[in-house]
Amino acid sequence: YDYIVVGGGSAGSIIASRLSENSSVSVLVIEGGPSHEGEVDLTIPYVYPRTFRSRFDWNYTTVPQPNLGNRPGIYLRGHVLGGSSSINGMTLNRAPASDWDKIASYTGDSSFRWDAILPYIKKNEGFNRPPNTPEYANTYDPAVHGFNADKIGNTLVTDGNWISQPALQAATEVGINYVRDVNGGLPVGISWQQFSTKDGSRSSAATAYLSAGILSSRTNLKVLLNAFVTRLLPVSGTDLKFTTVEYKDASGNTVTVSARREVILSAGVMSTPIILMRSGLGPRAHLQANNITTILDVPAVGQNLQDRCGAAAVWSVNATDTDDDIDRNPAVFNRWLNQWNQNHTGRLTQMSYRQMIFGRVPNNASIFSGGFQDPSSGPTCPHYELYPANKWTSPTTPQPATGNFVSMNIFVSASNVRGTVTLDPTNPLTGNPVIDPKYLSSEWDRYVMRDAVRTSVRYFNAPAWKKWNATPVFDTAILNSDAALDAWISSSAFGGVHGVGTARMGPANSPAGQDVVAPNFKVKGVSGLRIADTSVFPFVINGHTMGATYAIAEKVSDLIKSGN
Ligand SMILES: Cc1cc2nc3c(=O)[nH]c(=O)nc-3n(C[C@H](O)[C@H](O)[C@H](O)COP(=O)(O)OP(=O)(O)OC[C@H]3O[C@@H](n4cnc5c(N)ncnc54)[C@H](O)[C@@H]3O)c2cc1C
Repeated sequence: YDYIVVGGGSAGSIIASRLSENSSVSVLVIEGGPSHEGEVDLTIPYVYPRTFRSRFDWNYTTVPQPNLGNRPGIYLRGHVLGGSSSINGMTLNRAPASDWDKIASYTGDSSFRWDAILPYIKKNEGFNRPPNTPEYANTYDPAVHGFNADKIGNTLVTDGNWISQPALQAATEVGINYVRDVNGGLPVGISWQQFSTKDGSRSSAATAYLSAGILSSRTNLKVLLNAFVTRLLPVSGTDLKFTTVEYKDASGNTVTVSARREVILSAGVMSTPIILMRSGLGPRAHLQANNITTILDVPAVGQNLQDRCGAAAVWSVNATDTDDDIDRNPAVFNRWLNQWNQNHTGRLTQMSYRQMIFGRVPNNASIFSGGFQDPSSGPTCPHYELYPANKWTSPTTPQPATGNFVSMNIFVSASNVRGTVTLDPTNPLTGNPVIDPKYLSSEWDRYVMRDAVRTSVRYFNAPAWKKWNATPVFDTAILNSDAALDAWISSSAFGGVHGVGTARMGPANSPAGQDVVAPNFKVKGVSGLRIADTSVFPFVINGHTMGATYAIAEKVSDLIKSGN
């Protein structure tokens, strides 16, 4: 093979598909999980949580998190073709423009600026216009979307559910501005949700880029499934040319395969650093402790993990049309399932969120006194994200058997915490990564979370919710002191799914070790190897990560195709 792509996930599927558009090059994808084809839990959008802790998930767990009541968290990652894009929540979101500009500034490469990255964002998008009715006037900006019908679908929420009216009105009442398009680069405010769906079904990197049709029509593209990559090997006699891949096939046999040109490592934020470390590319002391010979001391591998910690607060409402009964009453679920089976319409075509709010801690907040530097990418970058849901969403308290609810899902966005991913000392060669995101371990992250919870309470206290009698199901006395609020957060918060940074990109001339890859995605200090997945983002993405990952996958494909 000319190119071997390790991991057929969100980035890997796109890269393999794009490279194999040239029929004169051959491409192999080595994917640890099974195929996505024909799997109903990967197809019906609403049921996506069924994939958690299933054979489509790598079943990772974090180490106990002191600021989450010492609870370990599950860390979901897709173990299937399409990777996490095959099991995720489908919120299609890009990083704000200022995040891209910050990446450009950090790497010294202006081709990461928002204006330069937007064509790559559009390239993989098949935006589905909403109905041409007054309700959806001014709900999106066509100028920032791609309309490539064969690529990844992006669908605006369009079901007219009751919650949209109070959700939007309450925002106006508490001073949250309306944003026409969450994906226009300036997301702070309230906007309509966009989901990566198409014709009522999930649209993923696999459905769009490695569909059965594409795979059967390209003899130069091969996908190996259920093959677990253990490490990369340097070609002997070369200057650290890492073009050989070692994997265990479905029967457990160890096999090696080499690329004539390059290996592209796209195993995701947890596996990419682990594969590098097993290959002798990582922090020397850690490799030594795990009896792995260091080939290149790269201290940044597995460091700089940034993620977005979440929590959910719940209010009871007197509305009857919430999604609660879909989750707890099989008859209601089956009614919607029948509808979905008939024509792919109805409640199961999307999740329980219609709007999303990106917010900022006020400029005069006490945290900024004393010279504290705002870690966000600038004044138009969110510090936190909120999305109201028309059902009970708290994962830390069970859904009651009766009643109707709305919830606020709350995420710290512009985190300044950096965690780690390291080898399992009991089984460095095939064990799961040891994941320590260090959630809420900085005063800044805790401050943002408190501010976001208080904003949520203000929001559901707004007059728009009075008609629905929105009543918190938690004791609002927690708001009276930071200590009480921290205690509630500690017991309610949960880990994120938007990890980045474990093989981060840096300037072309920064030392190998400080950063792992150069702006052309090549691994510093070795040859024949690039990394392209969420692990390369140098900072947390202030939004959901899938869209940003798609954009860099398109960009790296172009770089490789043009010989750069
Ligand atoms: C449950 C969940 C919900 C999420 N919700 C959203 C959302 O709503 N919106 C959003 O934007 N983002 C969401 N995300 C995050 C987003 O999906 C990911 O950040 C992004 O898809 C990661 O892309 P990636 O290419 O880096 O990794 P992945 O897509 O995870 O791809 C990595 C691939 O490598 C394979 N692999 C890993 N290790 C090996 C190995 N050793 N050998 C062989 N193959 C291997 C995996 O099986 C996988 O296919 C969610 C993620 C999860 C898990």
